[in-house]
Amino acid sequence: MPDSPQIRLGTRRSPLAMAQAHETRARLCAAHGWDESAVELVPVIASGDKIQDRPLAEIGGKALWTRELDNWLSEGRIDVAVHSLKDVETIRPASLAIAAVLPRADRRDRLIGAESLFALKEGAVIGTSAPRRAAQALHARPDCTVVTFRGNVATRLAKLAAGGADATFLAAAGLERLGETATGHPLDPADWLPAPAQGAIALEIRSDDEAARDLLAPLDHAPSRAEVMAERALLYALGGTCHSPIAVLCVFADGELSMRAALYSPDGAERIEGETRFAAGDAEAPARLAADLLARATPGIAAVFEGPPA
Ligand SMILES: NCc1[nH]cc(CCC(=O)O)c1CC(=O)O
Repeated sequence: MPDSPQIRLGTRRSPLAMAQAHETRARLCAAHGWDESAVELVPVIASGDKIQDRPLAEIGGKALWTRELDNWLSEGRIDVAVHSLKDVETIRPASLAIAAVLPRADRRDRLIGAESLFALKEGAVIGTSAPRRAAQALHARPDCTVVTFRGNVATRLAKLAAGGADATFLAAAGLERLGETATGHPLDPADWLPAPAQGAIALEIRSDDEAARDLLAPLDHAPSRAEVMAERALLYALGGTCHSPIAVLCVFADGELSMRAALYSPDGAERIEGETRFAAGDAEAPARLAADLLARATPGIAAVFEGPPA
C-alpha cells in the first residue's frame, strides 16, 4: 500500500481525456491493491487542444494529440501516456509501445439532433470535422451540408444547442465516459461503421520500460486489443490517415475476428465495402482486405487512399 506514486500517467487535459485517465488509475489500483496515491495523473497540454476552430486534417492531423505526450514519455517525465487509440497515428516511434488496451467501450457513433439521418429535414446542416463522418453523412443524405464542428464534447454539444447545426455525431464511448449516457441515438454498425479503434483506450510506455510493462499487463484485454490492432492494420495498409474517410469495425467472437470496412470519397458520392473473417493470429488478414479494397477503389476513393507506406 504505497504512499508515494508508483507510476505517473500522462493525459491530455480535456474532460474526456481526464475521465479516461481516472478510469485507468482505477483499474491500476484495483489490479495491484493500491490506493489512489500510487498513481499520479499528469495533465499535459496537447497542441490540438490549443487550436479549436479549424478541421484537424488542415492543421496537421493526429500528431497534434500525441506529440506532447510522446515527448513527455520519451523524456521520462511520465511513465504511461493514456490515449484514445482512435487519435493515435498508425506509425509510432519504435521507442514507444502500446503496453495495454483496456476493454473496449461502446464502438458506435451516436447521432445528436435527430433520431436518424433520414429524420433530418431536407437540406439539413450537419456539424462535424471528421472526414469519415462527413462522407458517411453525405453518402446517406447528399442534400445535407456539412459544417466544421470542433472542440471537446461539451463544446460541440453547446454549438449544436446554439443552432450551429441541425445534428452532429459523437462517439458513444466518449459520451458515456462523460456521463452523457442519454445523449443522442446510437447508429447501428450494420449501416454506420465507426472509426478505426473507436472506443478503445491504449496505454503507451517507453518500449524498454519493463517495470511499466509489468504493471500494465493485468489491464490488457486481449480481445479488444486484437480488434483494434486489426482495424489499425487495415488503416495502415490503406495508407490512411485522419484525412481518410474510412469506417471499419472488427469484432472478436469464438476465437475469430470479423471485419467489415467501407471507404468513401471525401464528398460521400463513392463508397466501396469489404469484409473478411480470420483467425486471431492471422496478422496479414487486414492487409489482404486492404489490397482487395484498393483493387476495387473508384477514382475518388483511390485519390485519398495511397496504399501502404513504401
Ligand atoms: N476525435 C476526438 C475523439 N477521440 C476519441 C473520442 C471518443 C472516445 C473514443 O472513440 O474512444 C473522440 C470524440 C468523438 O469522436 O466523439
